[in-house]
Parts: sequence; structure tokens; C-alpha cells
Amino acid sequence: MDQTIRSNYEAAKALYAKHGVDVDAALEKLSQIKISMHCWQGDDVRGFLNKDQALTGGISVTGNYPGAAGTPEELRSDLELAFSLIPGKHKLNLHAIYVDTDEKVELDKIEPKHFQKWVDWAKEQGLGLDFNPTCFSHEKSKDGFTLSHPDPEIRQFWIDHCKASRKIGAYFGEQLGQTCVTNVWIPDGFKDTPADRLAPRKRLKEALDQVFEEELNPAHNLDAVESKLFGLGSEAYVVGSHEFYMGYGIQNNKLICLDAGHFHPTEVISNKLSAISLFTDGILLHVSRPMRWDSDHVVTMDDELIDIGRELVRGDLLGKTHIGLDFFDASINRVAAWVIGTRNTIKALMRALLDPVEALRQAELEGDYTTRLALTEEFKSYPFGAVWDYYCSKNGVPVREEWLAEVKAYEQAVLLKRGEAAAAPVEAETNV
Ligand SMILES: C[C@H](O)[C@H](O)[C@@H](O)C(=O)CO
Ligand SMILES: [Mn+2]
Repeated sequence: MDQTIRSNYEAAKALYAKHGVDVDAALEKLSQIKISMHCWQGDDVRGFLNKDQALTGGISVTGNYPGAAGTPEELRSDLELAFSLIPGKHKLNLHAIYVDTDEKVELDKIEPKHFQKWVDWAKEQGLGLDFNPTCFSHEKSKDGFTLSHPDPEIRQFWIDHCKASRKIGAYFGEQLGQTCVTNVWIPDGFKDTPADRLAPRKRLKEALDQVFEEELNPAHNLDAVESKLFGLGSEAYVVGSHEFYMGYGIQNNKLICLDAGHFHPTEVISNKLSAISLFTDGILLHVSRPMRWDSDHVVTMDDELIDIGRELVRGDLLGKTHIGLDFFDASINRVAAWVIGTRNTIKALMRALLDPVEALRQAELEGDYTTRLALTEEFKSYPFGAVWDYYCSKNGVPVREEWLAEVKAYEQAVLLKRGEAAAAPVEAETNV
């Protein structure tokens, strides 16, 4: 290891130790945290099942940066580069549309065998896998409803798809020896004020009961449910709202998924963690960055990311929280997007682990809010960068912005040589 990195680390360690922070122990803890990196940043949420199908479901990717992955091999190659630039061993989060098979298979008929190549690859790479049914970008979701659709046949199609997805999740967990989280998110909702808010929610509740009917080994698969406030074309009403899934998750022992972009603009998920943790065995996060709306910008080191890290550490929630990422930006190099967002998430957790939590708690208990604020502010300029450099170097990944040269070289050698079709911009869809 570079001598400057080591000596900067030693100096930083001594400073943190003055406030009772054991930096080596913090890094050991950090190395145990897995981030579930989402595959869909690599190809603008297209997948390989119906590649020509427009992205629907009220989500949107904008930008036309060249080099989007067009095949599973390309996506895996891009992921390998991204993971090689991120410290630690992590997980990959797959969506059902990322099937890797020559067979023409429908969503309600997918099986573990259609994902075998992903499993083999994950084993080889030492990665865990998470999973999601894809209840959008499909002919049967074109009018904006899936599990809560009034037509029982269409509803059944999506129920069968979600059931099939859970079995794939369980297969991932069993094969890889790491629990898979299978997260159900559906776009169902109305553009304008509904006449009946209750009926679709009743249908969704009943559909979910069928989806989760079969008991699966929780060591292999854990189910999660993800709420949303609104989407493009579902501005007035979303069937699977936060209150709906809070109730469903708590009543049925499902992980509640909190996506940072799925709430009112002044609402933050960091402030929900401690409350939800008191009533559930586990939580799933979709760390994202909303800008004015659920825009899924790449995660940066903003106040909310720092607060999410703090809440997980201070509430001792790391053991029960599954940390997933959810952003998709097609206006910048997609591998860089993964690296920036994932490194930031890990770095925010490291910063939280380096906070003088005991001293802050003590000050708060004593009503000494002056000390609480003073320490919090001073720690913002403590040398966490030196600790981060050491952690990256120790984990054999590039220090500071050195990773960018590798991404740029890959862009020249690989990404820019890919077909133009793969890089065409994806337009926003609206349910009209
Ligand atoms: C592609 C994801 O499943 C999707 O982004 C979902 O998690 C979501 O957040 C929709 O807004
Ligand atoms: Mn999400």
C-alpha cells in the first residue's frame, strides 16, 4: 500500500480515537455490509425479454449516452468492471425481464432455468442475487393496472408472474447460499381522481395473498413490497400507497421497501427507518435521489444519504436492513453511474460508522444540545477521506477518482463500439 495513504490513515485514526471511535472496527463492520446493485442502470431498464417494448409503468429514463448494454453478456461485462471499482463483496439485483435464455418465454412462465447463466456468473463472481417481478413494459400492463386489474384474467397473469418470481428468488438464495430479496413493485394507479379508491386496493390485497400463499424458506427468499406516491400517468392515485404496504407488510410479515423517491418532496425515508423498525423484522431500501419528483438520479453524498447511513448505524439497523439501489441515468456513462452511486452509498455508511455516536447520545441525554451540534458540525470535516482511501486500497480497488480512467478506457475500447440501436433514448410513457 502507498505510504501516504497509510500514514494519512494512521493520523486520521488517532483523531477519531480521541472521541472513542475505533476506526479499524468501523471498517471491519463496513466490510460486512452488502449493497444490492441494480442491473437496470446498465441498459435503461430495457431487459432482454421484450427488447422492443417501450419502458412503461410511469417511470422514465432520459439521455442517450452511448454504450448501453444490449445483451446479457454485455451487461455482465459492464457489471464486472463496475464491481471491480467498488470496495467489498456485494449483490446484484435482477428484474424478471433480464432473463438469459434463447427460449421465448412469457412472464407468467419464467423458471429458474431461464436465469441459470446469471446464477453461474454470480457464483463465479462471489455475488449474491436479488430479484423483482417486472410488472410493467408489457402488453398486459398497458392500461396501467396489473395485480389490481379489474379483469380477473389479466390479474391472474400478474399473480402467476409474481409467484414464478418468488420461486426464482428462492432458487437464487438456495444456489448462492445468500438470501434473495424478491421485491414486488407494481405501477397500478389513476391519472385522475378515482371514483373508487377502495376496490383496487381490495383487489391488490387479495392478489398479494395469492402471490404469497406458498411458504418459502426464509433463508432462501424474503418477500418485499414497495409503495409509491405517484408516477407518470398515476398522479392522482396509486393503489399500492405507503399506508397500504405498511399495513400489508406488518400484517403479513413482509419487508417494507422504502424508495427514497416515492414520497412527498419534503418527506425523507431516513426519518421512517426507526419507526418501521419497531414493527417489522426487516426493511428493504431503494436508495435513489429524487429531484423534484421520482427522477431516479444517481445517488450523491447529499444530506439524505448521510442521514440514511446515520439512522442505520445509530439505530443498529444494519442487520435487518437490505440496502438496494434504484437509479437510472442514461445521460452519463452507465458504468460510472453505478460506481458513483454505489461508492457513495458505502462511503456514507462509513462516515456514519465514524461518527462519535456515544458522545452525541450522551450530550443529548444531558440536554447539552450545544455539544451535540458542535460535534456534529466539526465531524463533517474530520478526515474520513483518508479512511476511505485506505479502505479502497486495502480492498484492492482504485483510490479516489483513479477509477474514472478505467471507465474511460473501457468506454473507448468497448462501449463506443456497441451498436447505435442499443443507445437510443427511451421516451417517457404516460397512461392516457
Ligand atoms: C425498476 C424498479 O423496479 C423500479 O424503479 C421500482 O423499484 C420503482 O422504484 C418504481 O418507481
Ligand atoms: Mn424503487
